[in-house]
Amino acid sequence: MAQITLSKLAHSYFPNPKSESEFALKEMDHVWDDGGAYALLGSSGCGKTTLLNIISGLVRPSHGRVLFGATDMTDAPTAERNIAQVFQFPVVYDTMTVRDNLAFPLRNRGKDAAYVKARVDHIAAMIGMEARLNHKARGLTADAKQKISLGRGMVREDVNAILFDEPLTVIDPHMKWELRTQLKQLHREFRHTMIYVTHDQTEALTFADKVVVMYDGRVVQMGTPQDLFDTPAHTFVGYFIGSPGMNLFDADIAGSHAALLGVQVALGAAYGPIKGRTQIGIRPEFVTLTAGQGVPVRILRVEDVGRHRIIRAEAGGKPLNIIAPEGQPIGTDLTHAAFAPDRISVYADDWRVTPATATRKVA
Ligand SMILES: Nc1ncnc2c1ncn2[C@@H]1O[C@H](COP(=O)(O)OP(=O)(O)OP(=O)(O)O)[C@@H](O)[C@H]1O
Repeated sequence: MAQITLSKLAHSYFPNPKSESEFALKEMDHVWDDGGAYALLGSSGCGKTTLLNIISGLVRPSHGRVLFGATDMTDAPTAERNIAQVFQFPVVYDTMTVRDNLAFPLRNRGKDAAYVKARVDHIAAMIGMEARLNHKARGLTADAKQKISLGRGMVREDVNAILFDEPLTVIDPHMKWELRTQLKQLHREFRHTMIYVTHDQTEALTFADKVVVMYDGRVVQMGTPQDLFDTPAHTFVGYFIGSPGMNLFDADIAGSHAALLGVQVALGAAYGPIKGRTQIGIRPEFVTLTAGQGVPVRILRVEDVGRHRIIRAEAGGKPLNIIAPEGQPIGTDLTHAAFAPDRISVYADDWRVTPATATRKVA
């Protein structure tokens, strides 16, 4: 297993890129810890697969280097990297049995028969295929074949990393949850470095210790699920993580207050001068409806989603979502919204601004 370092890494699929927009990956420097469980999250086309394929060696980066530990692997072929990769759609040998498919990576590396059997039985139990070990893969459903692909990706104990590229797309919803739990379990047991690509935040947040959020060819934040919730480093993280995502408003900041819709909104910290487009962000969980305190709002509708309610409102013509406890009456006197000062983030050109001084302790 190895720590993976991306050093000044960038990639363009164009032979002579002329502008930044021609780069699928913009320059990045990142270290992926040995044994970490990472989820790579972002919307379609942001560069997740490109990054994964660069790590596994399927794509050679046009700029920068990839290191495993201290060894430069930029030009090493896939086979030398000792990486297992599971793709979105099943890759199985139809004419082989399930057992032979799972055993393939081990036999290929000359492991002895007793070890192969024990390991295959263990993995088969994990993916729920024990009863079908002697069946040919041909004729199995796409779902079952994908479980074999997952199993084959996990069967070797000696890999540097296991990469999963949206592996549960073809798996039915109930099994998805179960397999995700199994992957997590496997990670705890073997501490392989795992990188799991998805555009589904639930999948990312349940699988990973660290979530890596990509936007437009950049890693905009690498942090724990809690970090992404508490202090989104970029407005995209605020908006993309959370259900609903963070509310964002253009505002003028002066010291420890933001001027928003003619109201002075208290911030949990003081800020120095800010350049660029200035926004404040507040998660729906930290907005409270009031009878006059805060910014004026208009309630559009209330959605009951079980444990709480989502209030869809607008403030100054912009959408504002509020999460309210179940059972709390929403009377016509509730005409304003107050923001918890400690929970407000300030953004300049979409990047979070570090406060000059904290005026209150963040809980
Ligand atoms: N082989 C290729 N040749 C040219 N452009 C490519 C190639 N593969 C990807 N791209 C482009 O690079 C950008 C990043 O694509 P990539 O597949 O890495 O994104 P992604 O985040 O994995 O998307 P998705 O979730 O849809 O799979 C996109 O603009 C895509 O069109």
